[in-house]
Amino acid sequence: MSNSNTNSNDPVVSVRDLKVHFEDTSMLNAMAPEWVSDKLGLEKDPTVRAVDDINLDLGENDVLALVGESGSGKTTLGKAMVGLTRPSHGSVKYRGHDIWEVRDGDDDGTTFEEIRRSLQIIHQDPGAALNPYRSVLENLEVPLKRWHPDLNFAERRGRIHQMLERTGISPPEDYSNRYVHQLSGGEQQRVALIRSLLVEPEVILADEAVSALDVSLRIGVMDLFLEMQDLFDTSFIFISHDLANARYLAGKSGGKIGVMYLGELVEIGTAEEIIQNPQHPYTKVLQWATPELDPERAEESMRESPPVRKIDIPDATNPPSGCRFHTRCPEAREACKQETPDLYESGGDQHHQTKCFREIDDHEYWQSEELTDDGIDDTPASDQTDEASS
Ligand SMILES: Nc1ncnc2c1ncn2[C@@H]1O[C@H](COP(=O)(O)OP(=O)(O)OP(=O)(O)O)[C@@H](O)[C@H]1O
Repeated sequence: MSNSNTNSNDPVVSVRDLKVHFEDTSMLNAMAPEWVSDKLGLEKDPTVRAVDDINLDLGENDVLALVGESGSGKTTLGKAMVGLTRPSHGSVKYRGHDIWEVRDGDDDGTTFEEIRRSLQIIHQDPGAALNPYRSVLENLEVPLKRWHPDLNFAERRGRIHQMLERTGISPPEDYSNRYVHQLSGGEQQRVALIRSLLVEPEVILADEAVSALDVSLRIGVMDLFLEMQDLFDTSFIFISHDLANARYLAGKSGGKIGVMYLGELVEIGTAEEIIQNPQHPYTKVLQWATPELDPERAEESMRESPPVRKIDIPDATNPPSGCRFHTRCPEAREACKQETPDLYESGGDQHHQTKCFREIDDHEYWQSEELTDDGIDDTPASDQTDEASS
C-alpha cells in the first residue's frame, strides 16, 4: 500500500489497550426497562468480555499463533486485528492508521478499501468463502476482477493457473474447471488460500484453517501455508485450540505463540520458549492437555491429573477478579485475587512475556497466603466490587 507515512519498520498491525465486549442487543434489552424484565422474570444477557486489555504488534512477514480453550477470545482478537470486529475500547492500527477512524472517515491518509484488501481472513470452512455454483476459475477470478480490473481474461487465467500449480493443485487446466464440491477438503482449503493471496494482502488471519482436515492432511496444508507465507512475505495470524499445531506453525516460521485465557493474553513467546519453558500455569495446563508435544512423556502424563484446582472454566460474562486464572491455578495466592498482573518479561527475555506475579521476585505475591481448594473464591469481579461498596 502506498503511503508516505509508511515505514517498513513499523508494525503492520498494532493493537493497544484492546477490549471487545459484546453487549446484549436483543429486543428485550433494547426495548424493555429493567423493571419490566424483572417483573416478567426474564433475564437479560450480560455483557460478554470476549477480549480485554490486549497490547500486541504484528510485524512484516511475521507469524503469530493464538492458542487457548474454546471461548478464550482467539477469534474475536484475530477479527479485531484484521478490522472485522470493532473494538469497544482501545485501538487497532494498520501501518499507523487507526482502522476505525479510517472507516469512519476521520483519516484521509488511506482508505478503508485498501485496509480491507491488505487484511484477509481464511475460515475453518473453506466452502463458506467459495461459491459452490461456480468453477474454481470463476471463484478465483472474483478477487482479481475487483482488485486488478486492468487484467484481461487471459492474464487472470494465467495468474490463477500459476497459483494452482504453486500450491500443488495440478494440472491447473483440469482443476480450474471443476466445481468446489468436486474438490477434497484439503484442495478446497488450498483454493481458499489462493483466493486470499491473489489480492496480495499483508496479513492473513487463518481461523482454525486446518482443524477440520484429516490429521494426515494437516501437516501438508500447514506446510503450504508456511511456504506461501515465506514466498509472498505475508504475515499470518493462525488461530488454533491445539498447541501442537501452534508449535508447528510458529516453530517452523520463527514466529510466536500467544496463549489466551478468558479474553486475556496470558503468555507470549517463541515456540521454543512456550513449549520448552512455559511460565504461566495456564500454559502448563495446555501443555499437559497436548501429550503429542512430548510422546515419551505422553503415557506417563495421561495418568496424572491436570495441573489445575478446578476443571470448569469461569463465565466470560463475569470473569474472576485479579488474575482471571486464580480460581483454577495451582500456584494461586491471595494477591492473585486482589490485583491483576501485567505481562512481565520472563527471565529477562523481552520476547517472552507472562501475565503472572511469579515473574516478579519481590512481588507481595510471595508473602501472601496460598489459596487452597477450600479457599477458592468464585466470586466474580463485579460481585466483589458490589459487596465491597455495600
Ligand atoms: N457476536 C458475538 N456476540 C456475543 N458474544 C460473542 C460473539 N462472538 C463471540 N462471543 C463470545 O465471546 C467469547 C469469545 O469468543 P471467541 O469465539 O472469540 O473465542 P474462541 O477462543 O475463538 O473460541 P472458539 O475456539 O470456540 O471459536 C465467547 O464467550 C463467545 O461466546
